[in-house]
Amino acid sequence: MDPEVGNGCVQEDEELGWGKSLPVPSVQEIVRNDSLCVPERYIQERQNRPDYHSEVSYASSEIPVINMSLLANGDKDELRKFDIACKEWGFFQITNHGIAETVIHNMKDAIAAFFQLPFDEKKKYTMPANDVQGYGQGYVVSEQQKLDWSDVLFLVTLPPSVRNLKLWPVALPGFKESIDQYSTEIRKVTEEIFAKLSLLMGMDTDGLKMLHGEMKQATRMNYYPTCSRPELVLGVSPHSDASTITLLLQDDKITGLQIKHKDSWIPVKPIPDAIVVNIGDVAEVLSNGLYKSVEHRAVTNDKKARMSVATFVIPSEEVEIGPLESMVDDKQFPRMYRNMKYVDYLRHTLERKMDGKAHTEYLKLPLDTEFYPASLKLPVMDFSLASGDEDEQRKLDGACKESGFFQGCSSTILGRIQRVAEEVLAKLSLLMGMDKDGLKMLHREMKQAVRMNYYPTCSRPDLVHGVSPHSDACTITFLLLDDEITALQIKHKDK
Ligand SMILES: O=C(O)CCC(=O)C(=O)O
Ligand SMILES: [Fe+2]
Repeated sequence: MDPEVGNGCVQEDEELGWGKSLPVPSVQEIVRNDSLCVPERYIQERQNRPDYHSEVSYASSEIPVINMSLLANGDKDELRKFDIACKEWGFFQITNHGIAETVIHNMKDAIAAFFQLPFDEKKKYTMPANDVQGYGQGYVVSEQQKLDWSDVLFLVTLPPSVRNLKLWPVALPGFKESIDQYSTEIRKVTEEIFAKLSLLMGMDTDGLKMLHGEMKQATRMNYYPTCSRPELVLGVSPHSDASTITLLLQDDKITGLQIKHKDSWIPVKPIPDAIVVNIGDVAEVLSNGLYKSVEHRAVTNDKKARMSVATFVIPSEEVEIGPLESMVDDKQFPRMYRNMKYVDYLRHTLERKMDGKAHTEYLKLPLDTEFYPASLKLPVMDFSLASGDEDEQRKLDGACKESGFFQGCSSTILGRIQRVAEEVLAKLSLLMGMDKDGLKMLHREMKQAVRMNYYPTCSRPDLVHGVSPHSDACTITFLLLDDEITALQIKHKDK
């Protein structure tokens, strides 16, 4: 068994489940008691709120639609469309998937029936303190964290041997049968999608299936009550799914899902009885980043509650996930992710709140400067020429716009940071269309704070960060680095 790393020591732990989540109130009950109430804990920070009233802010493009029957029958055009959908979108809808309408409708009815049960009935299936399965909410790890405007029933559904039926509302007529039928059908569609993905990733058709060991399905049934202030809350916070792929059944009429595409939030307009499929973190890692597990979220509305059923297809817990040999090429596609046992990755995600793409970032290997020599190419500014050399001025302008980073030389730097800062701010002021002393005046009494960092050696540098990714909360930063050790990395064009 792989080591668990915690508190600086290596331990074995067989007893851990997938994780746990703090108990939170039922949003459905909050709304039932007072339909206008939106407690503070649900009000998102301003920058995270959905841009609810401004439809124009959403790009108008729509995610690709794949005809599964064409794809399964070997249609070359559909396979090309599928490849592009996985590479450029990470999200698509499938039609002609072969799942009977009744199976889909029964599944939707079963979820609706569960959430219509009286609260006291639903409470019987509450998530235990040490589990993420059951009725409640996942990914809640602190009392301070903002909460999502939704209630969830999360169940591991396949294989049947791993079900925890104590948390299933089996007494609800048709509930178990509906899940049985739906998950069996979803498994068939998954195998079809896996076969095509396997080919595209340079494996035999059964490559992905074999690699998953005993493939599992976990199903998250989401209930989003109406919200009197939908512009302040999120139904589900931005996240990527810790699955290989996710198949989502959504309400036929209410648009709630949005995906991040080229820095815009794009709504996924429902197609009746179609299923939304997305690439999850495991497929991103296996494909060495060729297929992206795209960030998505759900918004709410003030008119009608929405339900959705997300089925996560995941490998067996013991499976080691990492880039496939066929997806790595030392020259063009260096290995981007480290290997990890799947259950360890799952636990890592479930110990944290949903947070955009933060979970897959954790699997990324430090960049190899041989492949990404960008750091060696940071522009070098000579501050002794700051008095007005035009080439230096152009270089500064380019450096600030292109990468936000540059290196400075000249002996004027040491011991004279304040003077150099004033020099740089003067040039920046001019570039920003102000007088030379514009930025200086704007700062009034300019302050400096110094942070001295000491990075001890680490026996597992592949598991830790010296400093986590961040930007600096200042106007500019001057950084004095070790002359011999390369360790600072900047994010430039997504690398
Ligand atoms: O409700 C939706 O449309 C999205 C749900 C989702 O992303 C999830 O459960 O992981
Ligand atoms: Fe999701």
